[in-house]
Amino acid sequence: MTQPSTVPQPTPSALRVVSPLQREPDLATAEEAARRFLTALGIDTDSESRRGTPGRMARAYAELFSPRPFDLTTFPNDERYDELVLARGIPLRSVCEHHLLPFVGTAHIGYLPGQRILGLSKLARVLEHFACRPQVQERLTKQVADWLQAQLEPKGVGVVIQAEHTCMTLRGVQATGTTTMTSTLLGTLRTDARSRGEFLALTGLPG
Ligand SMILES: Nc1nc2c(ncn2[C@@H]2O[C@H](COP(=O)(O)OP(=O)(O)OP(=O)(O)O)[C@@H](O)[C@H]2O)c(=O)[nH]1
Ligand SMILES: [Zn+2]
Repeated sequence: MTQPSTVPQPTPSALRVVSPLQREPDLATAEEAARRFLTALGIDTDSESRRGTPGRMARAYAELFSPRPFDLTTFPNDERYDELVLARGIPLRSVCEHHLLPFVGTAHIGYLPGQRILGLSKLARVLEHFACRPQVQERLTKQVADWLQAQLEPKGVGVVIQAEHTCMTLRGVQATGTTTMTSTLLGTLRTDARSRGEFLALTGLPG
């Protein structure tokens, strides 16, 4: 009979992270406002197929601005792992705060561990937490990096985001296909050329 493993398991620790919204969305008021908004633009909402549109708009924006709560689970870095941990190509969707139109793309988020390592999925969850609100890409990039640095206290953090802003590609200047890159590097990834070069190489970006 197999004996139970006596190898000590790392002790997880978790911080509950919840939506920053101060209160529940008032969907009825948002729906009425959406109906008036569409009517003001000359868009009829009386037909059978559009009758539900104001309500869908209200629920859609409420969803885009409501990040899912999660546990920021970390584990002791018992093996003293001291190389980069990088999640590459995390899908990103957010909403630009100037036009309330989506911007979509990918993020690469990495860190150099200190005392603790992070549950891998949490890198994508932290991104969602800060993306689910009216945003600008620069702030989003910096918020993810600063927050990970404060919570995890790693030796360094790197965040690179590449996104298409539909307010720039579908309307206005209509610069189809343009993507915008932003990055924040903290700690060793900022100060040490070798670490920075390694991070950028693993993200596929030119150093
Ligand atoms: N820095 C930054 N600007 C953004 C972001 N998202 C949208 N914008 C820009 O916000 C600016 C708003 O400029 P305005 O001149 O007030 O708006 P607008 O007349 O609709 O501008 P156009 O898009 O040029 O037609 C635009 O240049 C957008 O491209 C972002 O994440 N970061
Ligand atoms: Zn915009």
